[in-house]
Amino acid sequence: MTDFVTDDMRTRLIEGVHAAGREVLAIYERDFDVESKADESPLTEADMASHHALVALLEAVAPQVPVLSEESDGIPFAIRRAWDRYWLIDPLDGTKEFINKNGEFTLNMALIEDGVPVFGIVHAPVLETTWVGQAGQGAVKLTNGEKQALQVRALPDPDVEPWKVVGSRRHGAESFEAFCAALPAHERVSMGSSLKLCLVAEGKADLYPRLAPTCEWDTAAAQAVVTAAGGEVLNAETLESLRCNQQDSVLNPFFIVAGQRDARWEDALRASLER
Ligand SMILES: Nc1ncnc2c1ncn2[C@@H]1O[C@H](COP(=O)(O)O)[C@@H](OP(=O)(O)O)[C@H]1O
Ligand SMILES: [Mg+2]
Repeated sequence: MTDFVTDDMRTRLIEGVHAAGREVLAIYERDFDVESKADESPLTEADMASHHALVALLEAVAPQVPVLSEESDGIPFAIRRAWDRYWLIDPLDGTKEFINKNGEFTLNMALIEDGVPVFGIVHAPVLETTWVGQAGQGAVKLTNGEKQALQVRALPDPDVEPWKVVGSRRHGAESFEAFCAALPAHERVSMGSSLKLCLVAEGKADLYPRLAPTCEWDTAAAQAVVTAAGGEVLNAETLESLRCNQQDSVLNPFFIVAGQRDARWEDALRASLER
């Protein structure tokens, strides 16, 4: 439950994220340069255009709340640890999908309170779709002016209907295979970016095991959507909910996104981690 984001603020934020998405789309549709960051990951003009647009939006809408962005200079934990509320943004998640032009990239904005993502907007400009989640208020999907309430689905009986498991297009293929090998009947789907978590929020996937590195900004906004839709984003080892801003590193632990807990996937997860 968060009282900080009012109806008016939510509307302004969604409109602002859509405006940033239009800037990103304009770059997507023409030629653009690709640079390499210090960690060898790619960076485009679109990452920076989105970063500047989202930071300006947040400074206009909620100037008293600090912002941490994937594309801002790192802010030391000695400062961040005092933040009981901050914005966490990934201006362009799925940069490799953006470069490959498959449309599976997102703009991500989360509000973190006491380490918990309590509000999130995930926007996919090419798909013309936005997912919004807010603790205590539920999750919705916005497409072409239509609003649909979201709810994770109950795990089906796998002998009747296979579970749906979503994985990255690029990361952690081996551990994903090991996890799937220990599951009952299931189907797999690959997807880029935070869209994977949104699939679970929509009830279109049951599980997203991420047994490979990500950073807090990759997952926070979509975690707010999943949890508002009734699902969970859990540390793969402890099965506790992921929290942001608990340590110096912004790396997430390996995690699993689930609509519902179940001993069968928990056993499969344990088996794949013990390999
Ligand atoms: N070694 C690593 N360390 C931290 N994060 C990593 C990583 N390898 C991949 N990622 C994260 O995984 C995200 C992409 O995941 P996926 O391929 O499943 O969509 C990237 O988001 P960005 O595109 O925002 O850089 C990146 O942040
Ligand atoms: Mg990212």
